Amino acid sequence: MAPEQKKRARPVSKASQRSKKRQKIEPVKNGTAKVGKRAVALDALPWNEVEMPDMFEDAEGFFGLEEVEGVEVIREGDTVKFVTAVTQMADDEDEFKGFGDGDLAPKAAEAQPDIPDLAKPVKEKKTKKEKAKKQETKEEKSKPLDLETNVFKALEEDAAEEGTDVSAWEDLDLSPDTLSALSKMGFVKPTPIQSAAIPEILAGHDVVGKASTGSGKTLAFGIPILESWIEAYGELAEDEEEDSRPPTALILSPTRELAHQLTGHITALCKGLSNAPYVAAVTGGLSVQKQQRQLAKADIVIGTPGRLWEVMSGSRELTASLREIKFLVIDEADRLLTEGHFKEAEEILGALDRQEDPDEDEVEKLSSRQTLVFSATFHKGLQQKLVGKGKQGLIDESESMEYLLKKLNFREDNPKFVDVNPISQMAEKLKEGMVECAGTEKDLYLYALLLYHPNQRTLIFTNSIHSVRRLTPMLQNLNLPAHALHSQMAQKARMRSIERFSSPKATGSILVATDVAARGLDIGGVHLVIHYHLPRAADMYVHRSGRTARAEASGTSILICAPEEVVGMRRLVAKVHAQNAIAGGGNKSKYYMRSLDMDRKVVARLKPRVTLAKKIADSTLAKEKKGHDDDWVKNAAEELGVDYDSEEFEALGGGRKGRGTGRKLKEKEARALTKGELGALRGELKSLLAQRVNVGVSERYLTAGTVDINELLKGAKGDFLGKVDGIGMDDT
Ligand SMILES: Nc1ncnc2c1ncn2[C@@H]1O[C@H](COP(=O)(O)OP(=O)(O)OP(=O)(O)O)[C@@H](O)[C@H]1O
Repeated sequence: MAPEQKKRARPVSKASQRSKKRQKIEPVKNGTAKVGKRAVALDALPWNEVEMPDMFEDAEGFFGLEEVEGVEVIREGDTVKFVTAVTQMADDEDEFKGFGDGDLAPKAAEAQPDIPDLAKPVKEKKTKKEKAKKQETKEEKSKPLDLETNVFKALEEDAAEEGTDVSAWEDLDLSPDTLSALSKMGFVKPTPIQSAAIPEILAGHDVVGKASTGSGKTLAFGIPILESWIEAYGELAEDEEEDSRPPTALILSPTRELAHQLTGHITALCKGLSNAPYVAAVTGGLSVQKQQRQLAKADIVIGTPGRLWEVMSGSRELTASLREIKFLVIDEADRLLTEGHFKEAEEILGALDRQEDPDEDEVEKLSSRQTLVFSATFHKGLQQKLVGKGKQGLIDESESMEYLLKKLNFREDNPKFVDVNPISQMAEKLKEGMVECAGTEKDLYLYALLLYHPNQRTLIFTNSIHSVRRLTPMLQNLNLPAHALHSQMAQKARMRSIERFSSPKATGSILVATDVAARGLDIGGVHLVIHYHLPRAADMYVHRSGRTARAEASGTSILICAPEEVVGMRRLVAKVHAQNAIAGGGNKSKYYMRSLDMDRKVVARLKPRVTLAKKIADSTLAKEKKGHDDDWVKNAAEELGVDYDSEEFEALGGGRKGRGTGRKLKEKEARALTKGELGALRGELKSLLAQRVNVGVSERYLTAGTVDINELLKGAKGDFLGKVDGIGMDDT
């Protein structure tokens, strides 16, 4: 509960000021969207030096070549004009370009692989750009009238082509800049959570928002943050020093990937603005110094608690400026407030509210902060506690949660609870099913499922890092484009995996991941989610399955269950659906997850491939692991000043005995395969993969030489030869 004096200090008239200001402005509709194209003088164009390939470094005649992006050359009779299509941002590099493994540029919201110029002084770049801008303005002033006329004609034509009609957003009373940005994103209308949450946030309330996965929660808080920034700095920013203003918002995210995705999403929203807030991501795995530099001028800070706290605790100025934020957002709140992040979240919240030198002004600043809490699921009790109605007895975990909630320091006694979809946390167009198989056959059934869904972007969830490490190379050996994602990978490798998985060209890519990918990740075109290991809790089932069927698309979620897991899993899924049914006034006992029908004969035919692929992957992994173990022990031995002999060490039981001996033996066996043996296995697998898997075409028919290929391939799917039935899902 917020203290009394804070509530009094709340600025009351903001919302009304806002609407007064807006009454004067016409909302953007089709045909009038703001487009950043204009005619410019030749030397006002943002020339870039061309990166010289090494082979040309000494070549004569290549020096001084320059290129300009986003410029159209228009020829009118004998005159050539340059029209720049570059939309002006706070900085050119603010555009989100996806994850990559290059050195990430500070202005690139962490997400630009191809900007290796971190060392370049940012200010210098900006100055250059500012100069260009000034020159541009000068140029515009002295331009002959007919040029202006031409430009505006061009603008109108372009707008008619590019702008999406955003009149459905009108009721939300957004600024023309935001409407123009939404128009450029092609978002015709707000999603239900956006329609419900945005007005409450704009009216100055604290909001707890709940809506199903993939329903647009990011912009439900992103748009009001942008509105607030535009209102405060939209017109002033050009005259003001970037780093003289405090950040507008701090958004906390439980995972690095989600933090980068939020950064990308909000940056994309701001992309079309002539004057945009600077969005910075602060996550582990990337250089602290870099992030400190970005933070110094950030308007919207998006971070994971661990790294953010690390950076905050090292900088009093940063902490002081973050105390002035207008919005604190807790995304995926139920995870962020309870799992593993407790300590840092507590420190951050404490630091945000600490008053080192309390005076009237400080109280004013603290009280003006709005707290926004979003998730698709909320742990039992969290929802009640968030809206100030929790009265039941507390167990350990919820006690700590309760404590953190108090620390959130809502400005209102009861924040607005916005639950736009109380009937279901699951996406509407999600199909669910389970496949039963022996525990030892999960790999085989996984492969079969992938072949039954050829060329579909698929996310496979496991409960252990070891399984990700094992399954990824196994699938790669089977010629499937699989990528790994888990928390022990280096950050750049994590980003690379996501980038490759989500690349628009790689529509059939596969990501094998731990639950680090379960929440919030918004990757377009994920058709299938496979739970190789079962989710440990109902909410995790919701979040994992929510990686597909997003933003009104359809998708499928399939659990691979060992017989002993079936009952427990049915109960868990029924629980999720029962909650939905109760909320909707339906019958609790109705949901029974369907078992999918996989032809066991077809699956059996895939076994030789999988056995070989597994053997090769296990051997490679065991050899790598041995290398790592050896390095570790060798280093430790060196530090202790003792001799190390790997064989001797192993003879002694590897330093440990008992637990895991079976696995160790298997690893030893896998390691024992020679290069030649491995090569032979690879050859065998290659020839198997070169043939289609014959499912039901008689050998006699094939050898008789009277094969009607068309008939044979009828109903064939990818790797299969002969007709393959679906597995019981409508669209498979
Ligand atoms: N108004 C809109 N119209 C169309 N698409 C939208 C709109 N708002 C958001 N989207 C798109 O919907 C997708 C899902 O949005 P978002 O990631 O915010 O979902 P979410 O509710 O946060 O999901 P999760 O609970 O899984 O984190 C994104 O690709 C986003 O670009």
